[in-house]
Amino acid sequence: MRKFISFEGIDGAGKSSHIPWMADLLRGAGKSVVVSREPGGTPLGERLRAMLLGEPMSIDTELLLMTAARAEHLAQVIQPALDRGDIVLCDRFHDSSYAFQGGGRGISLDRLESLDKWCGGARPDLTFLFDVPTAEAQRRMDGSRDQKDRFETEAEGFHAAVRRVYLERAAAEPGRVVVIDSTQAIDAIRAELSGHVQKLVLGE
Ligand SMILES: Nc1ncnc2c1ncn2[C@@H]1O[C@H](COP(=O)(O)OP(=O)(O)OP(=O)(O)O)[C@@H](O)[C@H]1O
Ligand SMILES: Cc1cn([C@H]2C[C@H](O)[C@@H](COP(=O)(O)O)O2)c(=O)[nH]c1=O
Repeated sequence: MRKFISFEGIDGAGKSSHIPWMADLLRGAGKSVVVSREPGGTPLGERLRAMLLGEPMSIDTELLLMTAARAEHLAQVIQPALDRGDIVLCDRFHDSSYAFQGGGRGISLDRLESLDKWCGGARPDLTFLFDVPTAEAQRRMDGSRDQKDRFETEAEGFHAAVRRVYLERAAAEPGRVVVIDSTQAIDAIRAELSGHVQKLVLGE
């Protein structure tokens, strides 16, 4: 049974809408579920999130703060929840660093991998990658955001590079990453997710 589940995608891909829905589905099946997010998920991590999304900073600082927030999140929330036997639904995890800081910002794979290892190399058992063309994600953000953050205001080329790295990682790890066509209607996506949850998480 897969217990540590992450949700990934370019900004505006439509992943976050499905997380509370999946938590309800799992709770309805009698499971204990912890819902969290990165950057964030702890009091310190949420303060780091406000800085990361709002304040200008160098790309190295950005990666180091993302990693610091993850170390705290793992120690305070994720590992204790997994030790209790809970299911963890996490809005973004390590793939975001490879996609955004690697693809988007151009930080080397060596540097990303060494920080990843330094952080314990923790891996979700299952990742849902919500894939959508950048133009559609942009339309969705335009329709739903009063204000855009530091990542959401990046140019189209940034988001295209992030998407490319996500898809490369999904192709390299097909046993972990399930790609969801997020251009589908929300109900169709939920029907597909529900099938994956029955098979991969609830083991039915
Ligand atoms: N399948 C869909 N079809 C049409 N609109 C959608 C779909 N999924 C989500 N949306 C809408 O797109 C907007 C962005 O969705 P959401 O906030 O879930 O994206 P996200 O991937 O979590 O973005 P971010 O990572 O930037 O927070 C919301 O208004 C949401 O209702
Ligand atoms: C974990 C993580 C996140 N990011 C970026 C990706 C998003 O633009 C924001 C988080 O905002 P969301 O509305 O919660 O999606 O942070 C990143 O660049 N690197 C990371 O490791």
